[in-house]
Amino acid sequence: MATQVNSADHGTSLATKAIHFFPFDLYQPSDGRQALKLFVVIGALLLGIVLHYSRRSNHDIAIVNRRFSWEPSLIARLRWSLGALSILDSADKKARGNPYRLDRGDKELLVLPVALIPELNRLSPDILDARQSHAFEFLAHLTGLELTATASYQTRILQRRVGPALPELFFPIARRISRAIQLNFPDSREWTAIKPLPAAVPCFSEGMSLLLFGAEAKTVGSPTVYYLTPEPLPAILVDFYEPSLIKATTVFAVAFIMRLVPSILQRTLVWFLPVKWSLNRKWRELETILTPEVQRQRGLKEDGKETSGMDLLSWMIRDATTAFEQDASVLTTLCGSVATGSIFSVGNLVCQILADLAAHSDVLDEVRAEIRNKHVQIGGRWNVPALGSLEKLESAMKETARVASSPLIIYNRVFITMSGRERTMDPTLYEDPEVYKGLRFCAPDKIDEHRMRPFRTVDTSILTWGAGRAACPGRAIADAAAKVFLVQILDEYDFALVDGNPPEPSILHEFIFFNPNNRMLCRRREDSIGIKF
Ligand code: HEM
Repeated sequence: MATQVNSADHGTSLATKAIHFFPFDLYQPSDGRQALKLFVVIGALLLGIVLHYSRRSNHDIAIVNRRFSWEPSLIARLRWSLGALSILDSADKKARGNPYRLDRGDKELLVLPVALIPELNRLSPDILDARQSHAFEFLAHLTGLELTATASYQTRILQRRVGPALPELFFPIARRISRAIQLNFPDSREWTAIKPLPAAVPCFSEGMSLLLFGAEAKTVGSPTVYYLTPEPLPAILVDFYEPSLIKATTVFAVAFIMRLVPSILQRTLVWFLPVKWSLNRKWRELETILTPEVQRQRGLKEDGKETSGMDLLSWMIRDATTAFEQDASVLTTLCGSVATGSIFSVGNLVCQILADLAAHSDVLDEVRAEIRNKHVQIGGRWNVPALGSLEKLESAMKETARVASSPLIIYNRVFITMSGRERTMDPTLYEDPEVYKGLRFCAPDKIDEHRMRPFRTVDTSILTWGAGRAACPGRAIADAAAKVFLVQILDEYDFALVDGNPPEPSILHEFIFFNPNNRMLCRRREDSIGIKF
């Protein structure tokens, strides 16, 4: 009893002190004890509620990548950055199709089963905000992509304008890719070691710069920036692309490095990265290049004249209804963001496909034979439907996308996500899911489904393009560009592995990517039938 009194007295004095901290004079001596009781009761109630819910959620939904409740988030962050694949694989195995919580160190996500996608797609885009989530993953506040957290103008125009114009855009883009292959791959019949990624990226940058900025852009800024020359790339696009941690001056480098750092330190520490200074310079360069073209097109619009470019920039200016939508700086960021994502993704995918084919020469031979037969059948007149009819090539593309599915988590929507490998490694969907079988989709029992679901479609069994409203709006473009590249290069070149070792994909955070330093052997084939676009 004495103890109770003492502790009550002690409590009173603490409460008194606490109450005196308030800016207002809440302490009234006559009601002191009652105020204290109320204070304690409310405090206990709140504590009980918090404990109840935290316990309940801990028990109901398991958490992964947190060893104990007070583990510093930095540890989870670092563990995720290097071990995302094994964390997800073991979590998927344990969860057996149930939701689980993932502590990524930078935030906690609810990992939902992929089967819920149709239900979730019915929710409003405000609830399932993909843009905020993508901006968060790529540290938009540090990489100059802040606008992409809220602006969807570029995606809308890609979907409504640029995508449907693909038949018109196809030939100029294909010709650029085709010509860039000649310039970037060795002209030798001897086996030559190459770094496939730095060789392939210029090919897609060539094609994508036409798609994003148009042929007209060739006449603005420094002509060498846009002209097709032995160094044909807009420097900005090349630099944005490189994912290498050490030497790249890219959005990815800044994002990948700074994601290792606690959020509170990021805004300060980023200035110690030379790659960040370089990135800022590159953004300014792109703006300098684009501004005269934006002004030219805006001038024409104001004079009531229509521009005719089918590229993203031209469509954005033509369709703009507000000053914001045709502001040069806004357009630089929005078009630059698309350049960053598109070139990286296509280059990454085709290099992984080449590596898989080089490691499986039986698949490579069949894919090559299919391409050549088709070439003869169509009299060399390649177009989008002809590319789409290459079932073996499609199968090889799907299989690489399945096995090295990047990012590892998909359908990222602020608080929720899904594990792509829950599907791509599901043995009930794919026999021996860990094994690469390039022609698995052409098996007699799979071929009908394969034909119904071409690679460019959103397929919740592979999830290459994400899913729902925010699924990749550039997938048809990516699919066509990758096929143009593969059809020509597989006819012209042989590929082999250096010392017989397949290049291992690199994994950082949730991203799987083809390391720019990976090497492969290639040589010109004597029996090339000369496919060109
Ligand atoms: C192999 C190449 C590509 C892959 C694997 C890929 C994959 C993806 C994925 C997984 C998403 C996120 C979808 C989601 O959150 O559900 C995405 C978004 C996006 N992609 Fe692609 N993509 C590729 C090429 C391209 C190309 C060529 C373009 C443009 C020409 C493009 C433009 C975009 C844009 C603008 C978004 C953001 C959409 C939004 O937030 O609403 N992508 N892509």
